[in-house]
Amino acid sequence: MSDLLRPDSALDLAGSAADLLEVLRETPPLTHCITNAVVTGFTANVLLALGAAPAMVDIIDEAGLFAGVASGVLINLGTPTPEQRAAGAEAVAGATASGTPWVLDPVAIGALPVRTALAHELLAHRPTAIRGNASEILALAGLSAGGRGVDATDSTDAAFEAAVLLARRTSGVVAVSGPVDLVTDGDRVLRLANGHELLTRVTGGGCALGAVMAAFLGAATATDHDELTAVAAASLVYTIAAERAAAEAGGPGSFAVALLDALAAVGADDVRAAARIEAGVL
Ligand SMILES: Nc1ncnc2c1ncn2[C@@H]1O[C@H](COP(=O)(O)OP(=O)(O)O)[C@@H](O)[C@H]1O
Ligand SMILES: Cc1ncsc1CCOP(=O)(O)O
Ligand SMILES: [Mg+2]
Repeated sequence: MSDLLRPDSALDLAGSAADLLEVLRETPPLTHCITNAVVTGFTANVLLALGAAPAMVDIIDEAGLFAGVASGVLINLGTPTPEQRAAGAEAVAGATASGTPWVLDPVAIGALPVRTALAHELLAHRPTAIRGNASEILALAGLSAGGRGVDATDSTDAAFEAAVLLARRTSGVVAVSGPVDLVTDGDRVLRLANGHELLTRVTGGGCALGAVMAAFLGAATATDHDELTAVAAASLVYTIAAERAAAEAGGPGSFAVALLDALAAVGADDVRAAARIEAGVL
């Protein structure tokens, strides 16, 4: 990254994220999720708490048509059964035909052959956004063999070039999660420093974030905000809520519950006040 943008561009982004949170709650975006068996309930609760409208439509002959009417779609490869794999392909076709934004979360790709091949097939259809941890983003770019199961073994900074490469290849947005989140559209780079380690101590911390990105992308379609802003807004709102939840929680169990309460309670002013952003151009 070079040429840090003037400091008020970070303030602009915090303001845009705050605006988008309000738009999302007014809309609310119908968020179509094809996601894994581990996190389905948690993901739906995260979306509901935030103010979005989740629907887990992951069967053949429904996923395509539903993606056409949804506001945003998530394709998460965590437990990709044969039916989900076919439903995912249908959903991508439906989303592409109708212009619905869609998010790819390539969970645990690298060493596992079925999901890795599927992720590369889906990549060719140019997701609006890709969300993964650093090892997943490196593996999707063909630069590593992935992490350890669903967990990253690489730092966010190590995935910087992979993220830029994927963003340029797809003309989309790539979000790399970790202690500091990195979001890029291939021209601009954002580093978002909010969050809490407890997000890694409950299952679905990353997967639910992908669904939140689909919801924010859906909300943003009726606004002037671009996809980079929508994806960053999702990350900011989610991680700021996590910080507030962690302040109340005694451990992972109470954190998971507190996160839902915090997602419902977090407001536009909280986002403006708490966002920690570094913005730059490539
Ligand atoms: N050490 C950390 N400190 C603060 N926030 C973190 C940390 N690690 C991950 N996060 C946050 O947790 C969420 C999930 O990220 P991550 O654990 O990288 O995803 P995944 O579950 O897909 O591996 C993101 O919002 C990220 O910002
Ligand atoms: C544990 C596990 N196994 C397959 S999918 C999954 C959930 C992963 O969730 P996250 O990527 O959000 O940690
Ligand atoms: Mg993940």
